[in-house]
Amino acid sequence: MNRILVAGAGPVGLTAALALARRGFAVTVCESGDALAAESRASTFHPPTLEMLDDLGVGGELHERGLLSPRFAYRDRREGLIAMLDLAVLGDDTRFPYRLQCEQSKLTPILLDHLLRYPGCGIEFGFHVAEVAQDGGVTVTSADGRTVHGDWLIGADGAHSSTRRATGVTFDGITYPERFLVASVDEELLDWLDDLASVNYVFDPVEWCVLLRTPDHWRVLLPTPSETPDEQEYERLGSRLRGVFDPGRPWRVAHAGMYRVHQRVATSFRTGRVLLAGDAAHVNNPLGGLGMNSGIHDAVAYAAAIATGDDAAIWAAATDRRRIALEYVQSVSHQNYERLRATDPDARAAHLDGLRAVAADPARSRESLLRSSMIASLRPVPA
Ligand SMILES: O=C(O)CCc1cccc(O)c1
Repeated sequence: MNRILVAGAGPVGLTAALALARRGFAVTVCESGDALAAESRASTFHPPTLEMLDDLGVGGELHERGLLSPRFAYRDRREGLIAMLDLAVLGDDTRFPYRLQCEQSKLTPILLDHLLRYPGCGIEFGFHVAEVAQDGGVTVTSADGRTVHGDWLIGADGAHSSTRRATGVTFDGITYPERFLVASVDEELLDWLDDLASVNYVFDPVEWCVLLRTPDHWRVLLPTPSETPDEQEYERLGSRLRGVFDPGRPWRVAHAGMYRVHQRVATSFRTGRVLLAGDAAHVNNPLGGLGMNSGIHDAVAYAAAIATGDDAAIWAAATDRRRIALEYVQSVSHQNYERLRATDPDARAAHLDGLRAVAADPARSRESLLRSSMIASLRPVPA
């Protein structure tokens, strides 16, 4: 039995592992943590990702844990609701015409549980990738001296990927000037505004934001200056949240975190018998929910290519996934960011009018949703 190594037990690594296990490969997953990560940034599953996970046999369990969200909204802080887009118009394009809101940390235990049902498949926790040697196959050595050997290594070990570093691949791109502060709140925002969708992009030239619902919490994303002390930002969070809506009492914040946001793509997704996937290969801002989804698409494409045993097919998959990262994921996520924060009044007004027109026309809605749902990044779509 051929063995494939996967670095990283996040949603991307475990999807790759399960897709390979189902194709008859033995798989060893090397995870640096002592358990699956509980923290969760990504929380939206787009239709093609739901198709892929369903094909892997985990769609039912994921749906049990998530919120079906057929609609998402564009709002303006001053003008209120601008446009509500309904993925139901994609009914002929996908068997899942909605987003599923669900924290990624709810998916990973399901994937691992399925993986461990396959003979020869397992996970090594506490395995920090220290060395990657290519010797016909790939031998990976951990910081504490363990070694594993396989035919291929898929590096899905995150933005700070040890696999990427070990193969010497550079990670070019930019860092945004502001940090993103995400507050999870113990409030039911629908008690205050009943025209909210599960995901709401709120335009504002001074302080744009995103309001999104997960099974556990509503989350509020606020752009935050780069250099201010963290304590100062957490102290003023309450007043910033009241600026979003004022319920006449303090918001209850369950937890909050701040992070820097990058747009970067690895110079190559393949080095010899090592493939990079997910955040190890490309990172982008979270606007549009493209990061985890495109990583899962990488994983499924790599598993299919490895199963062919054809080196040219594996090169083609790595090249194609890099093209999609550059031409689609980087470009759409950056455009989402620029539009939310646009300051020019004419450009803002034209964009909001454009969104109203799209929402009012089912054919234009479908065209726009084929792109934002990522379907158009993966397959040709009939007119
Ligand atoms: O656009 C989306 O669907 C996700 C946006 C987002 C923003 C901030 C945090 C987060 O978990 C998701």
